[in-house]
Amino acid sequence: MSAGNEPDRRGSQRGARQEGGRGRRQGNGQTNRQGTQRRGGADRRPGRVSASRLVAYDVLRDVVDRDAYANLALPARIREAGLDERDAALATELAAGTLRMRGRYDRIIELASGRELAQIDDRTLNVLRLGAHQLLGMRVASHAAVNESVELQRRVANQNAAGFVNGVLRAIGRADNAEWDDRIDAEAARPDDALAARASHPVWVLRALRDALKAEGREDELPELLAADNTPPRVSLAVLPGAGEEPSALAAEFDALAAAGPSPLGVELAGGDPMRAIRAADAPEGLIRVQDQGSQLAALALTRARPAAAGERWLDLCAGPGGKTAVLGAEAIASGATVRANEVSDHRADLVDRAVEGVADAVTVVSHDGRDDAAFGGSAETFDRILVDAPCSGLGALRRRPEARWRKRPGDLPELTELQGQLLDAAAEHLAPGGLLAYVTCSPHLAETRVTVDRFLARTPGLREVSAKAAIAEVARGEIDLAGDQLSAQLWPHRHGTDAMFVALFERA
Ligand SMILES: C[S@@+](CC[C@H](N)C(=O)[O-])C[C@H]1O[C@@H](n2cnc3c(N)ncnc32)[C@H](O)[C@@H]1O
Repeated sequence: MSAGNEPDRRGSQRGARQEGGRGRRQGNGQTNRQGTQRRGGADRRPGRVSASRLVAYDVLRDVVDRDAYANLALPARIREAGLDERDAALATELAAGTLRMRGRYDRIIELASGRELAQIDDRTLNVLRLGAHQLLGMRVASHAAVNESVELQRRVANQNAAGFVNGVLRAIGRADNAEWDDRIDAEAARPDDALAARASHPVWVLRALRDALKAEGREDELPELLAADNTPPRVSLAVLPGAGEEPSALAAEFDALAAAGPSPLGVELAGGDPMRAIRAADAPEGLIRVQDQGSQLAALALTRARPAAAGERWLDLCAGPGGKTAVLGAEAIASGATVRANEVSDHRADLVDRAVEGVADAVTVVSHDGRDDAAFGGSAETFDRILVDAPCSGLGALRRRPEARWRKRPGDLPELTELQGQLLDAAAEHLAPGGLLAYVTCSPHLAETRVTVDRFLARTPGLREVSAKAAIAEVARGEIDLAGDQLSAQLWPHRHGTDAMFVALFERA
């Protein structure tokens, strides 16, 4: 969308903005942060700034400077400003796109300004980031991107730096993305610094992703993976058994849906509001749901690795918010099994309760630490299938949360991998003879995947790894390219269109 054609949205915002109403005169004769008129100063009345840009700026402040989550801050700010659908879409692209590509824009801002980021005030930096995204990531005419950014600067940040913003953005607009790539390369201390800046990933994340691809002999796919992380995913729905309709029949009924993607339960939404599509399909509560197809496959790898017998007992050890529990529940009803779903957090256990409404007959939800026997119903309780969908770094879902990659730290990993190992140990204690255990993470980081699995196998007698690759290939829709010679399966955004879910399967002798 070209913001150059946007109407002036001044005055169209209904809600009060957190940092004060725009241009309201204050008692001391000065205006608040969004006004520009100062007693005795030149009349520097602000020009046009679209409401979408103001909302995007506020979201950046919330997320970058105040640690808010973009998926909560965006809808809240859009609601508060009373944006219509078109402006809301523009604000979303501005804010989410800027947050996602922040690493790249920050490097370009440094190169264009000749200053280090630490030398630029936070508010001005956010204005520059938004401007850079309009110039390099959207098809906004450069005069509109620069002029609106300068006006935004006058409204929300230091007026005296308006000339600086103008100069830096003009410099950014003088080169295209390919030329900026060349400059980033030329000025980088190490090749990984250049690649990380170009693809807007922290260097340590880039290296972890490369290591995981290398373990499959697919290191050459790294650029594709980084690009996929920078592309918002299409919405996928899961059409669960019991929904009353097969995915292909449902897709044939609704233009917005296509039976596409690797999960046999999956349909993809071409655009629009997923909840509207779900309501229109009119299935029992929760049996058509928004769910990444990697998550669907991970749950099916456990339920369909071999036929389930009536009366089997299944356990979901880390269930919140309940997406995979719903799949397990629907599969359990189809085969006469039952599911115990455990989640340590009370609040998230409530979410599981809600997620399994449509399959509640088969599912019992409890809340305990998964390392305690109570999570299993007692020390002697055993289960035929156990899912450990462990807490992890979430490096496999970077495309979903634009700010997430900047929040993670390598130092988070030791605590997570220790917990993953303890949850696996507890699950192994409660696995019935002949039972199946699935270990799943939404992370391809080797420390959370193969290293955790190999250590678990080494210390757990009586357990053998079985092929998650075979289980997934068996259930997947069409051929699925699962690389490497490990028994575990790693899904990828660039190769499978899913989050980077890891699945390993174990059997008790
Ligand atoms: C990756 S999420 C699970 C996602 C879920 N299976 C789904 O598909 O919706 C991991 C969950 O483990 C929970 N968790 C963290 N520590 C736990 C523990 N010690 N015992 C049980 N659950 C735990 C977290 O609260 C989080 O809800």
